Amino acid sequence: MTNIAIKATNLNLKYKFIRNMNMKHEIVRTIFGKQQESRKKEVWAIKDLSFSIEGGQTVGIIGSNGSGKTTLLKTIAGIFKPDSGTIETSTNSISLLTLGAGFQAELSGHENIYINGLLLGLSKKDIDERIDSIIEFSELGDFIYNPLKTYSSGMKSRLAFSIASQVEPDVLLIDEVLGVGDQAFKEKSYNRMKELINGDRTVILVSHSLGVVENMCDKVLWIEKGKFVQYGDTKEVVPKYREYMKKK
Ligand SMILES: Nc1ncnc2c1ncn2[C@@H]1O[C@H](COP(=O)(O)OP(=O)(O)OP(=O)(O)O)[C@@H](O)[C@H]1O
Repeated sequence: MTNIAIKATNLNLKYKFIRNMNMKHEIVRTIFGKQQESRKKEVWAIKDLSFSIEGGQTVGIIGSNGSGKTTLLKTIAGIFKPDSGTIETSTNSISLLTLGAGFQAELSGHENIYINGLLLGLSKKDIDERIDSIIEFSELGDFIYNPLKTYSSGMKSRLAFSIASQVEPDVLLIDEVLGVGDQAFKEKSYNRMKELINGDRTVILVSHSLGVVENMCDKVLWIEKGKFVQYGDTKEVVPKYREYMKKK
């Protein structure tokens, strides 16, 4: 794979779940003798998707609600295994930047930095080295020693972003994490994201904010209902997507 960081070939992924039959369904079935619908359902979230992403590029994934963007990101991260097709990656250093995984309400912000940091793939030593800058970035001051349950949701988001943005893998996957906290913190986190994106790192960014995609991404992958629509330069793909959304 010459300078190809991620190559997806004929990816397919389905969710399987059991439909909940509640009391209302049961009564309707008893009175009207309706045949019981199958309780097992399947949703194909990704259908026959193929694409390649060059190393060092920042690529946005766009598409309507439910088009499969988050599922695709989790598949690239290795959290989901495709039902068929393959994902090849040129590095093992891939992280999905998620906010607040494993946060514990009873523990202090300080203790949560360790739990969340370890879950994001940092070592204890990495966290020891970064803890001062995490606390400083979060602007929580002495609040960092209070239990998380006493934080406002904005404070929790700020702490979560401050930890997550310390992870610096070769391939960074980002799912709509920009824009947490108040206006000043939003700007700060946007700038931090820009720092993470600059340089040699390959970044894949899922966002509904076309402004952010236009600002940050070299290329864009557009998917609808799990299927490939277009992959190309941001300047070409985003206007077509805007037109499509207007007509929808
Ligand atoms: N845990 C799940 N169980 C069953 N179906 C799911 C599950 N998660 C997602 N889906 C379905 O898979 C499809 C793709 O969902 P996904 O969350 O990947 O889309 P998305 O493009 O990220 O959506 P959004 O823009 O609304 O965040 C949708 O039809 C959704 O209903």
